[in-house]
Amino acid sequence: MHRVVEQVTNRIIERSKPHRQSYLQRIDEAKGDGVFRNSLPCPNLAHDLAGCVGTCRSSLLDASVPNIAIISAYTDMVSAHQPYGKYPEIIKESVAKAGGNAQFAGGVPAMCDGVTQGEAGMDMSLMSRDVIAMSTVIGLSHNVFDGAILLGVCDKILPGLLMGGLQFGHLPMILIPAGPMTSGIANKDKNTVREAYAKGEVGHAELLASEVKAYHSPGTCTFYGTANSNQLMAEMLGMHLPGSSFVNAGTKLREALTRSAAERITSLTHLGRNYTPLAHVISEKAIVNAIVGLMATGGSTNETMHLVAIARAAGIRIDWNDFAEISDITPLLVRIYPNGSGDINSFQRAGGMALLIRELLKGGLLHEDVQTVAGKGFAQYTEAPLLENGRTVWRKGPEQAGDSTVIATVNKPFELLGGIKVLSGNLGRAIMKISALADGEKTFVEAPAMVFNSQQELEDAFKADRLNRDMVAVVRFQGPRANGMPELHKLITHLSITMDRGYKVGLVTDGRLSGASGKVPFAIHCTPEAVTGGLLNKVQDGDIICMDAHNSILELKVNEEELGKRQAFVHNLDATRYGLGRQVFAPLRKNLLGAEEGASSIFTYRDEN
Ligand SMILES: O=C(O)[C@H](O)[C@@H](O)[C@H](O)[C@H](O)COP(=O)(O)O
Repeated sequence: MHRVVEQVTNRIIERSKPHRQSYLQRIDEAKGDGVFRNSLPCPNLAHDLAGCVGTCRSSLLDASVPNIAIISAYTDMVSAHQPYGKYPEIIKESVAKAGGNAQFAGGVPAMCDGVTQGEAGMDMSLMSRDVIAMSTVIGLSHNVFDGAILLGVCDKILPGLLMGGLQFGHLPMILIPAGPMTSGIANKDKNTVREAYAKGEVGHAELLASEVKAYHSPGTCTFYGTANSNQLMAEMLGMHLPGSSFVNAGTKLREALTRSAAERITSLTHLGRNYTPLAHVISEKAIVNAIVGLMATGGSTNETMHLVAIARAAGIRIDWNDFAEISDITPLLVRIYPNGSGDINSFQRAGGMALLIRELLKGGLLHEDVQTVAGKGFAQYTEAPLLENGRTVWRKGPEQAGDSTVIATVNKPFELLGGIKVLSGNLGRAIMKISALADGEKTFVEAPAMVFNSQQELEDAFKADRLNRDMVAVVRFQGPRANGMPELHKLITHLSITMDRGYKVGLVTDGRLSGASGKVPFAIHCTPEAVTGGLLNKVQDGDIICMDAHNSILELKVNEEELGKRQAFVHNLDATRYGLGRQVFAPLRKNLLGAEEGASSIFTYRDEN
């Protein structure tokens, strides 16, 4: 085992001890005897039975039959989730075959960040994760379930499902993905058309024609953004059956995997001999495995908040130093967009999760001795699923990449470092993604600041040709408490064009970026955010800012005396706090923790979890 992985793991265990212990104690207390529904008074149980059709009633009256909850984020609005429409029937059938009963316990909301990118809806996107966590809790709160299946793929949804699910960590749970769509036009080509449109070289019709070729059918988007990073993370956590993450939507193998997962969860309840509560799967070691996987692949920067929040829901405390130290010793093994030209389907063809995990285990970078939904030990995740006689079977996975430009070996990685760097300095702490920067030089930017208080201001400056210069764009008042921390992905097009014109360009913001961003050097999630007193609120146009990934520095080069004289800039946020329903999120927004603490509101009830 790599010494640093071991050290970071031990540090996490030590730091988490009181929280983890009390979490596990509560889980133990919640375990119960026999089927949970039997603890309900008769009238209450009758209410549960009233909705039964088919064999459901007789099953629920049999005290030996486990009842499995289905929590689903099905919606037609999110292409990755559209296939979930058909899942409940498949799951009910498969759980019944395995001797259990499944009930659809609740739907959770699901927002498409692609639809809302750069629009007002995006201001609610991160907060929707907390709503999803709370909705998951409500679904499970009927307390008639012995296990649960979580259906969710995309950005805030999968993290929210886990955060909610972990409040019921005494139940076994499994995540079932819906799979990626097949590849449309390449993500790079899609961006070329976007840039041409921004420069006025092509019109709306050409732009739309290109976009619909990229986003063309049900399934997860093909780039390695947050949704696919979530899938990788879930598999590294041991929450998927081996190799389920990236099997295309709508295929026979996809359906067989769904059936296998439904059967599997039925066998993991406290009523059987393989009791595997969620709380034991999401362990300190599993969290470290997930960090390693994300760093080795250049995963979405959003996971530096989501994983913190998921861990915290399990009583485990991680911070960005854990990410930084692991990133520094984890070789980059995968190159797919935005870190390369292939996509998630290229990754799957090149050997996918089985090969990646094989390499990481070989390098001593993963904990093998973890509990997973597939059983004990992570080595089984080097196997890949196949279809045989209509059923899933697992066979030894590939030992070599089908395409060595997509998956590298630990002995000859693409880069010696993993995906991110954590920058620190007088501006606070921030995340920089280095895996997608075209050449090493871009990891250092020192240039005069151009300050913007919204994405729109930056777009206006671009349109007025004011961006044509070396600069560090400061886009502030975009943090959790300001406006819910939207992704600022749209402005990447303008900054990319400026960079391609030969100017030195960087971005510093307390907001987020899409997992699909990466071309422009950025320091994001800057904490503390401007609205809670971060130094970002004193930056002025022309101040020199230094972003230096090599030395992990984020520095506003203005002396203390001058800064002492400056008044913090106050920005009126009304425009981003009202309209399209954003006003009802005020109580939640007010309680969001900082980015490094997971930017969630659900942990403020007491400082124990
Ligand atoms: O974090 C993410 O991965 C994004 O939020 C992603 O879910 C969103 O759909 C992008 O906006 C699409 O990326 P493009 O706009 O580059 O196609």
